[in-house]
Amino acid sequence: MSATDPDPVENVVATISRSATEIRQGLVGRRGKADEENPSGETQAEADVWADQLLADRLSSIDGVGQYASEERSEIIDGGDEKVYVAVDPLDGSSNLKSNNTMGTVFGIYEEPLPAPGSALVASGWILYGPITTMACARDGTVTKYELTGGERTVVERDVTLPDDPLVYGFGGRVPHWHDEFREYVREIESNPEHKLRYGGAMIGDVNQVLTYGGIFAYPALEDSPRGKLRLQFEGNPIAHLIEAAGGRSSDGIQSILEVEPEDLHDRVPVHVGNVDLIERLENALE
Ligand SMILES: O=P(O)(O)OC[C@H]1O[C@](O)(COP(=O)(O)O)[C@@H](O)[C@@H]1O
Ligand SMILES: [Mg+2]
Ligand SMILES: [Mg+2]
Repeated sequence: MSATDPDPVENVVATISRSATEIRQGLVGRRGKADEENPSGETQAEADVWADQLLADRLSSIDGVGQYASEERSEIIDGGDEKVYVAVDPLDGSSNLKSNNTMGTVFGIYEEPLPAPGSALVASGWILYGPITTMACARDGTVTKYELTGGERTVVERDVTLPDDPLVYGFGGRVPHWHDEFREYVREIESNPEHKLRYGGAMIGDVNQVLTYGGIFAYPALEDSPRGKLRLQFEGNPIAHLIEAAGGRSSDGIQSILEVEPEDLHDRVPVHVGNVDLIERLENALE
């Protein structure tokens, strides 16, 4: 299928995957701060603002895209017809630009106007700017991994599933701000000699390790931030949709993240994703 495919979902995925190489190149020279705050009150990087504008221009002009929304802008951009509604985290982990560590781009394609619950997602995915640029994409209940080079998308694995034996774990938020129940759960995970810590400060880098090796990633509720840090529309829902399509589970601590009803476009949500057994144990621990 090409980027001019009449299927708007395919067209959005093709446009994001073609743009990824450009976004990666455009990071050079844009590693500074932008002197602006995003709607979550975080200082934006120059690259956050630039990548958001690039994706806004391209995605909102696709036939069938009714809305473009992003972590980096307060208001939704209305597109033409209304078939799908796109929510994007243009650069996930952009604070890693300073140290030149992993970052990503996250997208969710919803069949309901935003803000929408994750159960309205028809496709989701992420680009990972690692040593090479890769994409993981979930659609119709299956996950496909690609390598991206110069605008080309090459399948490297179809029907991707989480490995059965979990290997990696990564938990965000300052440890003194974790709730006691969560801290005890982490101790239990750490005490398993099969498990290894992996935390890189970019959700997509850490979640992609969970997809590759099995395990758990969480950015939990904190004592000073009851809804954690990550945003439901742009981060929590897309990774929950993809990890569930890969046979894993997601939870806000009580239920699948995909069941959380949004109240506001920029709502935050406690995020826990990974192998089914680890998420079930987490929900039991937080009960
Ligand atoms: O610096 P902390 O508290 O570990 O937070 C890291 C988390 O924040 C994020 O960077 C937030 O994403 P953005 O960079 O898109 O705001 C996640 O990627 C990551 O998991
Ligand atoms: Mg992010
Ligand atoms: Mg971001």
